[in-house]
Amino acid sequence: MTPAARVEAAIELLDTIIPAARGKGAPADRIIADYFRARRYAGSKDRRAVRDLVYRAIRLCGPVPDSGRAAMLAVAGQDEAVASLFDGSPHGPAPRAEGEEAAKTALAPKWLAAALRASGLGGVEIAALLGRAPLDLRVNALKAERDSLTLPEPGEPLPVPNGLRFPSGTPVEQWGAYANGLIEVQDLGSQLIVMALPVAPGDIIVDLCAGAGGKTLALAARLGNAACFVAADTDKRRLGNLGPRAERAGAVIDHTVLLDPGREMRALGPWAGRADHVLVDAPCSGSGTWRRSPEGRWRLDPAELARLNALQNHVLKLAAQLVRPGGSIGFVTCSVLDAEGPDRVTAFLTQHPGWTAEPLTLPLGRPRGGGIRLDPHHDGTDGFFIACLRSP
Ligand SMILES: C[S@@+](CC[C@H](N)C(=O)[O-])C[C@H]1O[C@@H](n2cnc3c(N)ncnc32)[C@H](O)[C@@H]1O
Repeated sequence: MTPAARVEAAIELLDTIIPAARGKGAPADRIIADYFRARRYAGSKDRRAVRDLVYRAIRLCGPVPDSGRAAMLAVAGQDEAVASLFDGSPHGPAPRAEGEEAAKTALAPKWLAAALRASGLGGVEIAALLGRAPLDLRVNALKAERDSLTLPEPGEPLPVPNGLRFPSGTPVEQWGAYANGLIEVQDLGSQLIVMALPVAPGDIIVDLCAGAGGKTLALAARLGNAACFVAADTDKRRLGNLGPRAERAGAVIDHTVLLDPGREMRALGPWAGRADHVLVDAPCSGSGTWRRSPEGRWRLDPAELARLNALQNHVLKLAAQLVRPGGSIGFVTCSVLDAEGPDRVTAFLTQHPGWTAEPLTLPLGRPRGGGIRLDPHHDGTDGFFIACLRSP
């Protein structure tokens, strides 16, 4: 592909990514992967270059751009080399028309920038949400030890017992250690959270929003499989990935429970009032993971945030029905917005008399509204909120 053809390909991709984000459709990563699957002629350098252009445009445009071309013109506004490729050459973008506008650049849409500032984040912290994330691994303590494991590249030890950090793009998924379940890709923030949860061997632990089991597997590794694990989720596809992942990791998940949205307690009945700990890794905006999915800013609007807040209240209410007297809930979101952290804790405590928010100890993060918040600028992790709620 010529450099101009790469710009045109990025425009084409953005023209799919923009409506997908608006309509809560496929994530940018998947759209890019599908695009190149259908274009085998593009070599690895082309793919990398196009991908890089697409993500530069997404990071640059806070408000949803009108078109891929407007977004790429915004990149051209900051990069003369890209601007010079709008020259009408074959397979490249047409020259910029007189008065043709580039998309607006900003860290986030106005309403969202205001919500981030109201959540105590300044410009530097907000900018760091859109930085580049490194690649963090968790060495699976069920199968290996960080200090004696030999990997194709040495990683930087992280302030958790089994964490290692590598540069973004390190092909860890091609390593034998990955195929054999000795390592898992997991952000330092998630690893810190799993270490902080008040769980002990012998506990009944319900992971209520288990997804494909990222945190369930880390919990099983932390406790050496010596607990009863119940992994539940409403998403059949994600939950279906847990079995093979657990097998690869040597993790024992005692019960995998598919939930019917709105009727979750029908399947969770056997654990009502019995769980020592319920992890609620709640569905959220993912504002803490924009380093990986910066188009997440385009997916969110006030109505979507309100819908997520209602869902977070709902899963917390379910969790309260599962916990035994004196047991606890770990409430986690990968968001830095108060609406998806402190405000949910306040709402829960108001509606559940006798429950308390218990202090947590983490080596990183800062206290925020009854819990702790991690963010990329201060902690070098994805953005997270975690609180521990104790039953009377
Ligand atoms: C943040 S993700 C979980 C990620 C997972 N814990 C991990 O560590 O990889 C949130 C999950 O909540 C699930 N979810 C949404 N509504 C739910 C509900 N009503 N009950 C249980 N899980 C729900 C979603 O399907 C999604 O998998």
